[in-house]
Amino acid sequence: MKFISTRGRAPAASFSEVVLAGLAGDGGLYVPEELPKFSREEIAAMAGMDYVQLARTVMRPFVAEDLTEEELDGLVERAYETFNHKAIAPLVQLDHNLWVQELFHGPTLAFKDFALQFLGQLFDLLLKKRGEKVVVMGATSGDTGSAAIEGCRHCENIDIFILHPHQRVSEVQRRQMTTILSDNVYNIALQGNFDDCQRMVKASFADQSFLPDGRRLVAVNSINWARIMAQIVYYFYAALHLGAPARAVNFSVPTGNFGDIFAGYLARGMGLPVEQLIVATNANDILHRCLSANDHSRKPLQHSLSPSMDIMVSSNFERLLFDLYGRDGNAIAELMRHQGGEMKLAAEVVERAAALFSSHRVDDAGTVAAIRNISEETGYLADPHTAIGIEAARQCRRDPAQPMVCLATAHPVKFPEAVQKALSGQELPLPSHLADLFEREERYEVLPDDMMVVHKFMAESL
Ligand SMILES: Cc1ncc(COP(=O)(O)O)c(C=O)c1O
Ligand SMILES: N[C@@H](CCOP(=O)(O)O)C(=O)O
Repeated sequence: MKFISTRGRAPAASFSEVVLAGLAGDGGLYVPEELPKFSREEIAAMAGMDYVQLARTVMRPFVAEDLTEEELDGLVERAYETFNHKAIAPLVQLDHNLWVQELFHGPTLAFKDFALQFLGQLFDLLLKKRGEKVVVMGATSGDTGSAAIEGCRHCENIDIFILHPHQRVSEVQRRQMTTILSDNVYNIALQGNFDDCQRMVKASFADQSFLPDGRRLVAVNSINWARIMAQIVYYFYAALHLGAPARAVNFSVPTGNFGDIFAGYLARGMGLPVEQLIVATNANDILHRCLSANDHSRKPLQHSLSPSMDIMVSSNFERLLFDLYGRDGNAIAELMRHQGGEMKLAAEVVERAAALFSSHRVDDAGTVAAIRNISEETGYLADPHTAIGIEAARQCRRDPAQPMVCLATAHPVKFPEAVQKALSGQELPLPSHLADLFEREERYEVLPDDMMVVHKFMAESL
C-alpha cells in the first residue's frame, strides 16, 4: 500500500516512510492511495474478537507490506497490555440506544493512549531495524503530550520534545508530562496557545536544519497516519458490539484536531455501517461553524473548561476535504493557502459533508450543565469533553432507533475544575499509579513563542 499527500505534490511513500515522516514534503498530510475495504461477511466474522485480535485485523491491510504478522501482533499486544480494563474500550449504556465508549483506561487516562502506546512500540521496532536515532517533536493541548511521552520514554532511539501552551492545560495534565524525568524527555511550556504550538511544530518539519547531523524530526500528533489508523479500531469494536454489520451505529465525537472523528469516517469507508457522525465542539467552534454555515473564519482562541479542544486550526480537516474535493491535491493546496484566514468551501462540498456529519457547539456554561444533568439523570460522571459529546448527541441525533455511541475521550479526574463546578464536593481520587502525582518533582522549560529560541533549546539539549 502506498500513501499520497493531500496536496498532491509529494512522492507516494510506504507505510514505514510515512510513520517516520511528519508532514509530506509539500506540507500536506498522508492518506492511503486506496482505503482497504472489508466485505459485510468479513465484518460479521470479526464479531467475537477481543480488542487485540480486532486491532490486528483492522490494521493489517495498512501495514502488510512493511510488517510481518508476528511483528504487528507483538506491537498490538504490548500496546494494550498497559490498559487497566480487560475490555480495553468498554461500552456503558446511558439510555435507550445511547452509549458511552470509555477510551480512558490506558496509562495516561485519555483516548490518545490507543494510538500512542502503539506508536511508541512501532517507532522502537522501525528505528531499531534501521539503526536510526530520531527527534520526536509534538504539540499538545494536554493529552497527546503525556500519552506520547509514556509511549516513547523507554525508546533508546528517541529524544522527545513536547510543546504545551503555558498555563492552559490542567494541572493533572501538566504534571503527567513534566514529572517524567527520563533523560530523553523534554517539556516546553510555550508562551502561547495550542495553535501556536502546533504551528511551530509544523514549521519545524519544513526546515530541520537546526538539528544535529543525521537526526530528523518524527511526528506524534495526528498528522502522523499511524495515529489515525490505530484509532479506527475502536469504532469497529463499538459497532460490532451493538449489532454491526446488520445494524447501523452512529457516533458523537468531542472534536478539536479532527483526528478522532476522521478515524470514524475511515471506519465507515472500510465498510462499517455508520450513518451519522456528530462533531461536538466547545466555544472554539470553527468546525461547527464551517459544517453548519460554511463559516471558517478564525476567531481568537478561548481558554475553556475543556482545554484539550481549545484548537482553531484543525489539522485533519484537510484529510476530509481531500476526499470531499474528489482527491484533487491542487484544489486542497489552494484551499489551504487560505486556512489562516477566510477559507470558503464550495457549497456542494458542505452539502456532501452534511449528509454524514452533524455538528453542535457547547460553551462552558453548557458543559457544566451537561456534566450535572448527565450525572443526575444517569449517575454517569463525564469529563468535560465527553459531556460535550453526549450533549451534542442528545441535541442532534437523527435516528433514535439506531445506537448512538458517545466517545468518552478522557477520565474526569484530569479536569477537576469543570467537574467541581458542576458537582461540588465530587470526590476525584487519582488512580493508584498516579496517586503521588502532586508530590512528584517537575521539570519543564518556559519559552517564548519564538521558533529560534525553541530550536536553540532543542539543539543544545541533544
Ligand atoms: C480529551 C480530548 N477530547 C477530545 C479531543 C479532540 O480530539 P481530536 O483532536 O482528535 O479531534 C482531544 C484532543 O485532541 C482530547 O484530548
Ligand atoms: N487535544 C490534543 C491536541 C493535539 O491533537 P493530536 O490528536 O493531533 O495530537 C492534545 O491533547 O494534545
